[in-house]
Amino acid sequence: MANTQKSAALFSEAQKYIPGGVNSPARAFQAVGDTPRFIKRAEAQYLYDADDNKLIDYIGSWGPMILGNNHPTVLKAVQEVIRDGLSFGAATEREIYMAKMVCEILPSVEMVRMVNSGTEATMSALRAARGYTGRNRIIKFEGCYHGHSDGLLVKAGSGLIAEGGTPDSAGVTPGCAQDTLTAKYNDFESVEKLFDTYKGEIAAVILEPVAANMGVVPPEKGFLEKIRQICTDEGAVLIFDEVITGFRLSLGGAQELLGIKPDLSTFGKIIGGGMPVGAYGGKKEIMEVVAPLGPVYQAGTLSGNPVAMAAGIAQLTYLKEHPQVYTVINELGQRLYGGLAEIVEKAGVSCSVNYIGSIGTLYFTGEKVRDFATAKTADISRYADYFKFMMDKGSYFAPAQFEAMFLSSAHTEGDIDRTLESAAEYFGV
Ligand SMILES: Cc1ncc(COP(=O)(O)O)c(C=O)c1O
Ligand SMILES: N[C@H](C=O)CCC(=O)O
Repeated sequence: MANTQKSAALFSEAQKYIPGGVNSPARAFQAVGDTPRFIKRAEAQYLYDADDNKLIDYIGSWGPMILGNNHPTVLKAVQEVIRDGLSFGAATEREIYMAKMVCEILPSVEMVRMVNSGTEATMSALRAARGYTGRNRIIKFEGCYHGHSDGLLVKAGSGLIAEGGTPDSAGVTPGCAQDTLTAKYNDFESVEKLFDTYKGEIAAVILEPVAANMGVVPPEKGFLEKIRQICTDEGAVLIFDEVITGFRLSLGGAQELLGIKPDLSTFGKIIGGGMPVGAYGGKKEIMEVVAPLGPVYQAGTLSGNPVAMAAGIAQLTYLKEHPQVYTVINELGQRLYGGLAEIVEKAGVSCSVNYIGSIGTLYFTGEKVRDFATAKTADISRYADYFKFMMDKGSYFAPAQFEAMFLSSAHTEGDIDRTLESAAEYFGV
């Protein structure tokens, strides 16, 4: 068994001062009944914990580290920019460069506003959509997670699918959530029904074009196309939350890969290179409602922060100049997730694997996972057992069944094979 004494001691200390000992519930390991590892250093595809255990990192900070941890290009950009000051609360040239690059990469984005997190990005995009349409109601999908703003904590995925926990957060007033309608992922009829019932009242439909917060659930053929069409027909704003998929499924994200143009998009994670960043952008006529140009207020002391911009620009520029990154991570994805699928099939266990490119989830259910209901058929205690075994063998997987695993271009076939050997040992094949 790996020695985790220091992590355990740090966790005890942390719990005295930080709720649950962590600054975000998803990293608490509560969903797998374990003690979180405290990380002291990360390099390329590895994490090093407080007890000096070396772990193959299949989380990548929940997505941002597409080039691996501490990538020299990103690191150099940060080291250079900090000499000039950490924050000015004033406009900088780098923000133009970032905005221009995002608009060039994504044809659907004509204007973009930088914020500090994915939560801010989705919250602000919805406000802009409401300001633009003059309507109040929005549709989100069961099991999709868009951060922790009040109106979006309704049937949300990620840390909210806490077994035994509340599906919706306490502290959210009914008033905040009353305009949030929920539809079923991969079920267009459920969307159509809401549009029928609330004719002329829907400001926006927000979804993860590839869901990754109830584990990974790709959209079925025609699902996104039909949603695009109904939004156009009904005058609702289609928002793709690409906080995970943006710049990961392809340089132009899920919208490029799947060939669908949303009206607004939200980004986070990769766009900040590991710094706290989010962004929302899209059609000019919608973005022009945002202050100071229009009546929709949205602001941020640290928005467009020079250090965050430098890290994000460096990472996006690298991705733009090295398209082979996508070939590498997708091939690694095929090797890892395809390999896991072969192992569970050989073992004859009730498991299924969903993946697309470099993100994937092994579900402990024999059902084909296509929505929130089928995802929730997974046996979380079996996942917890598997997670602990894999962690002990040095593979840092998602510490919850309903999350994605992430690959980077720093991973090697050797890493994947080592992980697959551990999985094969676990499943006894
Ligand atoms: C799809 C999606 N949207 C929004 C968010 C919220 O981003 P953040 O955690 O940066 O607030 C996340 C992740 O947390 C996410 O996965
Ligand atoms: N599922 C979340 C991100 O995509 C997990 C990250 C967090 O909330 O800390």
